[in-house]
Amino acid sequence: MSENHPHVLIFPYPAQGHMLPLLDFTHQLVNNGVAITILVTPKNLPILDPLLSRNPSIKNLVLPFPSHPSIPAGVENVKDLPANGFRSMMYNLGKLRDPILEWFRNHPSPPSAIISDMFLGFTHEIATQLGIRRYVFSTSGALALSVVYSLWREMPKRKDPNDENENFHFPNIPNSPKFPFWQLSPIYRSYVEGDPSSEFIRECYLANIASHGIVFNTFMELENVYLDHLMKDLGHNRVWSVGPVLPPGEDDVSGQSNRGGSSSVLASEILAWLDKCEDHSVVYVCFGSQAVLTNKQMEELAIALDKSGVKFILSAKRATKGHASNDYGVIPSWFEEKVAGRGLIVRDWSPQVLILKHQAIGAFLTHCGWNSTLESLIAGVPMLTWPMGADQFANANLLVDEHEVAIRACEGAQTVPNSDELANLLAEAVQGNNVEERRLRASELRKVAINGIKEGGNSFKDLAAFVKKLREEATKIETKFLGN
Ligand SMILES: O=c1ccn([C@@H]2O[C@H](COP(=O)(O)OP(=O)(O)O[C@H]3O[C@H](CO)[C@@H](O)[C@H](O)[C@H]3O)[C@@H](O)[C@H]2O)c(=O)[nH]1
Repeated sequence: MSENHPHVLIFPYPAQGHMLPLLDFTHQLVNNGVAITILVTPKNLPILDPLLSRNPSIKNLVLPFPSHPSIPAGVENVKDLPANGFRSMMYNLGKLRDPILEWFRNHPSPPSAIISDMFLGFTHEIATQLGIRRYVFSTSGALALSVVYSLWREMPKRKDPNDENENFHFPNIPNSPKFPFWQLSPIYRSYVEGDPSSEFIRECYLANIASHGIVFNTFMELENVYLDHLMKDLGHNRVWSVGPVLPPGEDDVSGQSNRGGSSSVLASEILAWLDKCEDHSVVYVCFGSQAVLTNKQMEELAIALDKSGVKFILSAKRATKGHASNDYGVIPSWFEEKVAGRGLIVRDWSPQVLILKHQAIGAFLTHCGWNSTLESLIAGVPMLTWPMGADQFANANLLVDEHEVAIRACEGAQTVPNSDELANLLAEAVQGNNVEERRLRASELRKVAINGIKEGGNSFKDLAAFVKKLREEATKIETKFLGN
């Protein structure tokens, strides 16, 4: 550790939608002179390869994955678990507390701060014990996190425990958002008073609120009012928005083609196919790294894509080990042949960032995961929203109601869309009456986002201010250490 190169422990949560942005942010920290140790369990080590090959100075801390009765042996990342795997993974990783403390105590020059994912709130207590700071890295936006913080602090309950549609209001948050119960965070909805893992998760959220500061993958112009709200709510201004954090070398096709996974169709083939399409004519369809459509949903989506007549790329995950039945992830057998030439099907994983940046893409049918949202915005691509869970309903509202860069297509993880309606929306998204206006607004937000991360922009300045803060902390700790 030194004043110029503060040493920081980075601890990402093992899910693609969480690791990718924190690893991209880690790359930026290294570029700004921060020395990094990054904590993973063995099976997640290969995900670090692109980061480590670009930044050989980064050190790893590999700790054994603790066992858990509901996580199959050999699984260490929630991408291999169904959606409800998030809770068990959060609880399980809490068992790394003692090994982390031991590692710190035996390290000759230990980190002077911890930056960890918002799902790893227990690291706040570790930092407190060690006399250092813990910073939350929020992979969600500021609106979504404001709602989640409010929930865990206030613990509102339904008046009628069987009413899934009961509305929950958040009058203290700007624009007074409200959501029916079923759209609230599933982690919150599954809280059971007195249950050890529920109580652990609640403590983690309260520890997030108590942590020294938050780094957001968002940008000021997108969420200004919610960032201001959080600062008031937390009672301090240690809130930095540094996004959108982009993957390093984002234009390098070979480097990006395997970002987070490997694609069933080569990136170069996908781009060559897009090259033959007219500008803004293709709808890209993808629901992130976790969601797997039910067979019924997939069938209606396939019918809709067929009926719509639009060109498209469909990126569709198959069922994982954790799915108990065969009712997930199957594409109807007639589909591929019927749409040949007009649609491209990519199984399991697609090079999303590269696809979205192609000028042939005209719209993105998305579940509104926060990374997909930002990747679409930075590419200037308007969206069709189909939020399914987590923070996605709040994200969809932000895109549709506040920034008017998206139209609603469907809602809910189990909802089966009507194929006629969806076909019309798909066509409207690339050929409809208001498409130019939406595209204009999306391209304006794109400009703002890009200017924000350039020298002098708001996100650029927040990154510099955060690194300065890390340096000051490191100096204080060093001085204390020398003084003892
Ligand atoms: O075929 C694919 C699928 C995904 N991705 C990438 O994987 C990430 C997916 O992240 P996101 O869009 O945020 O979706 P999820 O994987 O569902 O992310 C989880 O984590 C996010 C961050 O907290 C939340 O906003 C989401 O609601 C939550 O489901 C993005 O970078 C995508 O580019 C690909 O590159 N190819």
